[in-house]
Amino acid sequence: MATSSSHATFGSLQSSYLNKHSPFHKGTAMIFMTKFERPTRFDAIRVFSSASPVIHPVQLLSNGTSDATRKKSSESALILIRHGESSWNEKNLFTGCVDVPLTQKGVDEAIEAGKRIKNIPVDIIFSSHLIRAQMTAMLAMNQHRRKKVPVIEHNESSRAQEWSEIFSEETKKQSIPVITAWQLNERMYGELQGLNKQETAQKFGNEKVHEWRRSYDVPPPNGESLEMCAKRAVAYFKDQIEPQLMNGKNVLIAAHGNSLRSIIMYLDKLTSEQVINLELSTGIPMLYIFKDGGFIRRGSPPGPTEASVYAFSKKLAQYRQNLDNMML
Ligand SMILES: O=C(O)[C@H](O)COP(=O)(O)O
Repeated sequence: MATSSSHATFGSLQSSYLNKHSPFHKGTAMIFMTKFERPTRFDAIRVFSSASPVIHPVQLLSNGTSDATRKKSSESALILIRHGESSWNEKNLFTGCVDVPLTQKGVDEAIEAGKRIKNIPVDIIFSSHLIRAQMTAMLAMNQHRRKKVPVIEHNESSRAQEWSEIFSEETKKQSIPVITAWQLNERMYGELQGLNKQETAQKFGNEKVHEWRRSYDVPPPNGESLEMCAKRAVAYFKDQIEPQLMNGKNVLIAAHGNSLRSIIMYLDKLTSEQVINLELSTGIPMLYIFKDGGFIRRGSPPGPTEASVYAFSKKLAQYRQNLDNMML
């Protein structure tokens, strides 16, 4: 049954590959969900196991948790957030790798996203080089109950690294490293960047524009196809992000509609056919539990006013309890 929802409530998540003829409505909250049996409160459902990546751990600020402790933990949280509405989303322009800010609505969406993830642990944040994704990450983390400060790491030169060093171990413990990577940038939309999506469809036809926007292997003129975007985004995920999850670190990725579609295609093993129907709304976080090498999709954590389960796993329940008891 094809249904669309602005967020997944826990419990009987419905399989909802969007009907491929459904029009793409800008800003419509569409999230792909997978059907599971209704898990018990702390069930972890193995969906599939992922290939184990080559490990190139990123140099991180120390966050006061010994790696030995983390290595024992075989569960970590992965949160994916597409940036909030950007100025060019609002104008319905193809954006790609053009670096535009959030609108006020996008800022509000980022804050709302933060309220949805405020009880979920985040040890490291990955974002693209584009300000709309970085703004979303920072605004969302402002809502987090742990109140650690996200600190963008500057390794672009030895001087940048030297001049941005933190000399207090305690301050480092109260910080969350933010790693920015061009590999997580939005797919480069080539000669469509800056064009109005509706006018482009009138000029080239709805079918052609939908193919450029949603097919797997058809690139826009002098731009990247989703496949080309996946080659850099998924490779970066496997090389730099998955090792952190394997080390028990909880990860937040703030990125873009298509760089995240390519990562979700990897996480959920979608075919190039299935990914055509995958649409991500702006600013709605999606949670995965990484456990014993496999990714379990948990849908979108509910907002503070929405009824839902207390936590999505035993470990997340314990973390939230510690927050409640101000033990963190
Ligand atoms: O780059 C853009 O224009 C948007 O971020 C995503 O556009 P799309 O939904 O057309 O892929």
